[in-house]
Amino acid sequence: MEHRVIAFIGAGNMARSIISGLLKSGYPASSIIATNRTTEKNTLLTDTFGIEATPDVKTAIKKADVVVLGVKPQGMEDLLSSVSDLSFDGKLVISIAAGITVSRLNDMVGQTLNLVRTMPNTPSLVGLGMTGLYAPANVSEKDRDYAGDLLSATGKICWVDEESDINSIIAAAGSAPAYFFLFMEAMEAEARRMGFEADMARTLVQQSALGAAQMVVANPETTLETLRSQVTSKGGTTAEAIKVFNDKQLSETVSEAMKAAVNRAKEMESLF
Ligand SMILES: NC(=O)C1=CN([C@@H]2O[C@H](COP(=O)(O)OP(=O)(O)OC[C@H]3O[C@@H](n4cnc5c(N)ncnc54)[C@H](O)[C@@H]3O)[C@@H](O)[C@H]2O)C=CC1
Ligand SMILES: O=C(O)[C@@H]1CCC=N1
Repeated sequence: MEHRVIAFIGAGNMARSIISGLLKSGYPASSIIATNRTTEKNTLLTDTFGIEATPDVKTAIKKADVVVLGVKPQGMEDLLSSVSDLSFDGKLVISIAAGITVSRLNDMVGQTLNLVRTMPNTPSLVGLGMTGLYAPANVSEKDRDYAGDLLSATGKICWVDEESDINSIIAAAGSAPAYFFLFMEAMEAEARRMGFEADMARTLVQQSALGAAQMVVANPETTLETLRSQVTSKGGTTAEAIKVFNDKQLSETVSEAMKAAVNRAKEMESLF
C-alpha cells in the first residue's frame, strides 16, 4: 500500500492501537506523526513507537497527507475550530470519532473535507481490529482504497453505504471488545472466589476465550449454535450453566445493550 504521511490528531487509546497495528504491518514509523497536548504523552509515543510526536497540531496537519481525527467527541469542536484557518485541500481526513456525522465535522471546520468516517476497535493494537468505514460521494476511489488498505493493515474492514450504519458498527464491533472484557472479568472474579490464584484465574479465562474465538475463526461453515452444542453434553455441566444464562435472559440483555450503544451514538450526534 501507499505510505502517505499520516498525522494522528489526538493519540490516545484508539489512535495508539491503530498506530501499533500499522507499525506491526510494516507501515514506516517515519510516515507517522502523532499529536497530544502533553509532553508526557508525546514522549511516551516517541519512546514506544519511534514516531514523531508533538503538541503542535497545525504543523502536524500541514506536514500530513492524511489527518486522522482521534480526539474524544467532546473535544472535536474545539479541535476543528482551532484549525479552520488551515487548508485541507488535497488531504484525506479520517475520523474515528463515535457520534459525529460527516456534515457536523464539516460544519465544525468550516470546510467540505475529503473525509472518510470510520469506526475501529482497540484490538487493532494486535492486528485483530474490526473497522467500519463510510465515505460520502465526494471522496475519490483512490482515497477510499487507501483508507480501506490502511485500516485493513490493522485487521478486518467493513464498508457501509449508509452513514447511519456506522452506529450499528459501534454496537457490533467498536464497543464490543468491552463486552467480552466484562464477561471475562466476571468469570475471572468467580474463578478467584473458587480459590484460583490471580494468574491462574486469568489464564483459565483468557485461554478459554481465545480458544473459543479461534474455533469460530477456524470453522467458518459451522454455526455458533453448533459450536456451543458441541460443548453442551445432554444432562451435563454446561447445560446447567447455559440454563442460568437463558433464565437470566442473556440474549435479550445483549440485544438491549447493543441498542443502547446505538441510541447513545444517535444522542451524541445532537450533543457534540
Ligand atoms: N477507545 C475505543 O475503543 C474507541 C474509540 N473511538 C473513538 O476514538 C476517539 C478517541 O477515543 P480514545 O482514544 O478512547 O480517547 P483518549 O482520551 O484515550 O484519546 C484522546 C487523545 O486526544 C488528545 N487530545 C485531546 N484534545 C486534543 C487536541 N486539541 N490536540 C491534540 N490532542 C488532543 C488527548 O490528550 C488524548 O490523548 C473518540 O472519538 C472515540 O469515539 C472509536 C472506536 C473505539
Ligand atoms: O465508548 C465509546 O464511545 C467509544 C466508541 C466505541 C468504543 N469506544
